[in-house]
Amino acid sequence: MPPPRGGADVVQPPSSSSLSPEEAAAQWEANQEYIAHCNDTYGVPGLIEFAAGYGGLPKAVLQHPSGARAELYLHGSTVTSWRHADGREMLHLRQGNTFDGREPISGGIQLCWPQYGSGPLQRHGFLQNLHWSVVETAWRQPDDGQQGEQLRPGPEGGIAVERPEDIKGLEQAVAEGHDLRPIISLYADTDSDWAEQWPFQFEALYTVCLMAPDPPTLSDLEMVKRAHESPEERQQREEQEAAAAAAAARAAELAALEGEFPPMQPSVLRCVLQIHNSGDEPFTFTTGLRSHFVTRDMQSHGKYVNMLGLRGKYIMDYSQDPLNPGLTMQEPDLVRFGQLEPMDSVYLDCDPGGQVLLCPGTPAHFSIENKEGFCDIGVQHPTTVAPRESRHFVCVGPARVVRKVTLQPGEVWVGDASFTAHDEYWPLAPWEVEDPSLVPVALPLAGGAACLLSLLAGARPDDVVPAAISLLVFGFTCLAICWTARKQVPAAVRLLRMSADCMAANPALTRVAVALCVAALAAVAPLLWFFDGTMRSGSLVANPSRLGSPACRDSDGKPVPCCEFMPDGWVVAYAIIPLPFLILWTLTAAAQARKFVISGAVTQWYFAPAGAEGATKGTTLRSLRHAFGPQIGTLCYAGAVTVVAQYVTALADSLRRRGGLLGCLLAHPLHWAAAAVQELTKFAVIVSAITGESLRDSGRRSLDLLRRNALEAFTSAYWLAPWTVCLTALLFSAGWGALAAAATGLLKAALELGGSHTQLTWNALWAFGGLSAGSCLVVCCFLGSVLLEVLDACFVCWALDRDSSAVSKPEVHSAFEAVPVQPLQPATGVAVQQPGGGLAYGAAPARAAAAGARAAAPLAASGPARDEEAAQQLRPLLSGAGELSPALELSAA
Ligand SMILES: O=P(O)(O)OC[C@H]1O[C@@H](O)[C@H](O)[C@@H](O)[C@@H]1O
Repeated sequence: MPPPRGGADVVQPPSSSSLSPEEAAAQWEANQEYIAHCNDTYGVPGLIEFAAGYGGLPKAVLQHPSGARAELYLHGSTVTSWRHADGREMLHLRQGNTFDGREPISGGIQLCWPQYGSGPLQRHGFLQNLHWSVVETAWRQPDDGQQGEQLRPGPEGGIAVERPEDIKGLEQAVAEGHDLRPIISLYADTDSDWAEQWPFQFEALYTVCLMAPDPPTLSDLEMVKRAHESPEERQQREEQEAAAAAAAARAAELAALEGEFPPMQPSVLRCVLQIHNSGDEPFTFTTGLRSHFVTRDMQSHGKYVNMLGLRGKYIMDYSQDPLNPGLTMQEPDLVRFGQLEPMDSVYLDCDPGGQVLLCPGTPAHFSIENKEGFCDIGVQHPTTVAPRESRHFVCVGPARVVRKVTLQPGEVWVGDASFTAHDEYWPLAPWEVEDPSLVPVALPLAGGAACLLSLLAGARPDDVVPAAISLLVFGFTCLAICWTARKQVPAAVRLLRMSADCMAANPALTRVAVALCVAALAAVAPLLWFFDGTMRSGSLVANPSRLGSPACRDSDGKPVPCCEFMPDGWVVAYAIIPLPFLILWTLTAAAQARKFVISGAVTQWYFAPAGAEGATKGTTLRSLRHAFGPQIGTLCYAGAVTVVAQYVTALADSLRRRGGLLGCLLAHPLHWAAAAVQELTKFAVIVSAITGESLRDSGRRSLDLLRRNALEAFTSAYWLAPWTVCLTALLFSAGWGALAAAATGLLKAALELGGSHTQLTWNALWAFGGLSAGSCLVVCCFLGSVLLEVLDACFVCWALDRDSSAVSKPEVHSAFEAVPVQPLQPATGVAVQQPGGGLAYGAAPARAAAAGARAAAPLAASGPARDEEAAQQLRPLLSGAGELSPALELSAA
């Protein structure tokens, strides 16, 4: 294979084999420069652009005019994302990626070479570890039937790069509806780091193209007919074709006028891998494109997740012993994934022309086609990942495993395959949709309807009509809310699911939250008892409204009580004013302590290095020690601020009710100010759990953090999360209450049928149902509040990550992806080290403080910043990272 176009001039992307902060900072700079270079040299605005991905790594973003979009990281040449025009993500990016430019990126479409699966080399080979450089990009319109050829760079100079002369030309082409296909080619060759393990010389070229399906090719018979047609026949055929095309266009126009749109085009990803033996010795390899497809949750919809097109194929089964596979044959039509059992197989002889279909459990499907070079299909359902994750993806991809390839010096091997994502063919029925926002709508409406139906069965209208009306009103209100926020509901649900995953990973959080709640109640119990006692100290005095007259009547002659209870003077001074404040303060300080403990534990989990064993062990206790040790003052202060804000809210409420117009005008700003103070205090407590700073400093820091990250977030899915929790809690408890009442009702009916007399009245049944619903609501609200506190802590961790352009937990980032926030400017500046030794790339000067806070995150794991031990730990972490920010100087001192 000749060197790809631009061969000697290829600018290599920076490699990141170094670890020191200085080198990492330089690495960051170099990545930014390389991205700028790629945009200048290879970018095609609107079709192919380059950007910094997770960890600052360069990635290419391919956009098809249909709206489909793919992302390809240069590190390992890994396609990490492929979205359909309707926004559906089709590739699964695995959790726990470090994006450090050294470890392979796990997930998406991974290149396996020179070894597929297990063997003498690292599993799936080392091509996924290499730094690839961009050598060519192109965009083109379809030329019937020859796309395969055109994708490959050939000896005549490779891919013809038809770069647009100017943007206008490109826009015009897009406006005319041509299929502009973004194409990119990446190049890598022998890497010295791997030479010892694999001592051969090679060049690799990987071309990825995002496109719509090829126009149908002519059948052989049609070709023969056309070759023999006379000029008149040709003219007649062309006229017929033109008329048919015009009729189709008219029909589409009419359909669009009537609001019907033709279905979206399927999206195609074409991947071509070429390997050139550039050395003097032959070598042998196996290869594959290990593709992770997103599926519906297999726990609940496993029976719909399966593959077609493999019947009668031999299977090499590696699941028992990766080095000694078993040989079986696929007999049924369907390969089923639903059992959630580990699967690691290669289906042999899936030659060009045959398509393998993957049904991910939705009405859509993928087809995978080997075109050249690849002749097997690798199928995996890895169980090396967390079970919660493995329910959401399967790996199916072209491979060449059993018939190994031996390449003589100078020879080139070409592996060509395509993936097609077909449309969702029909909308899912409401009960099939996984989006739980339908539950709050469907349940009350169904309940209301059931109540009305029970009228037909003879129920008394007085008993059921009020319940039916309340349920229907509730259901329609939920429907209105869900409809208004329908675009944001799935994003809010994703946030809550992520937060629930975090709670599951830190099981001690809930226990500690319960313990803190009980402790707070125990602490206020004596105060309440004392308050009750003091309120009894006083004496009966004559009712002042009698105005001293012996008759118990007021000035208008109306009867009034003759005497009333007057507390002693000291009670007013010492109990009525300060005691309620003290009780409220104790309760709010305990609530702040809970927030602090949760945030501290979540932060330690969040910033723990990927895959760290026992990362959550002891974190909650450590956080608890910080809360009731050095940070107790901060928490009391936060509690007092919150109580004052609550008093102000109460004042605003009473002004609104009784203060007339002026009161109303004053009430609103007061109300907003109090709410803002409470919100800021909440975030200040979270930040202080991370950095160990005082409330004032962390308040400043969180204000800064929120200013940069929160405004859009609060106006989008984020605000919906508490509502979703409240609604779910209400519904669940209502359902629970109804169930309890129904069960008791059934018991009563059964007893009465059996002739026994029971004391249970229908009123008692309702009361029992109400009590069950009430207690369930308390439990649900408590768990919901912990869930929301975990979400807030994740939000702060994510914002700190964003500020320092790092990705500590990709799963949290992907949940927040749906929350629109302003894109950050590319960060430049210091590099800071993470707790596990990983590096976060630096922040621009305006963001230095936040990057500092993030760097201080390890303190949550070792002790608050004011601990001398922790301060010692902080200094070396930042020593290579330039100046300490003033806040950190303070806390490190
Ligand atoms: O998941 P498998 O097939 O057992 O492979 C183990 C790992 O092997 C590594 O080489 C890959 O980079 C990972 O993505 C992969 O998860």
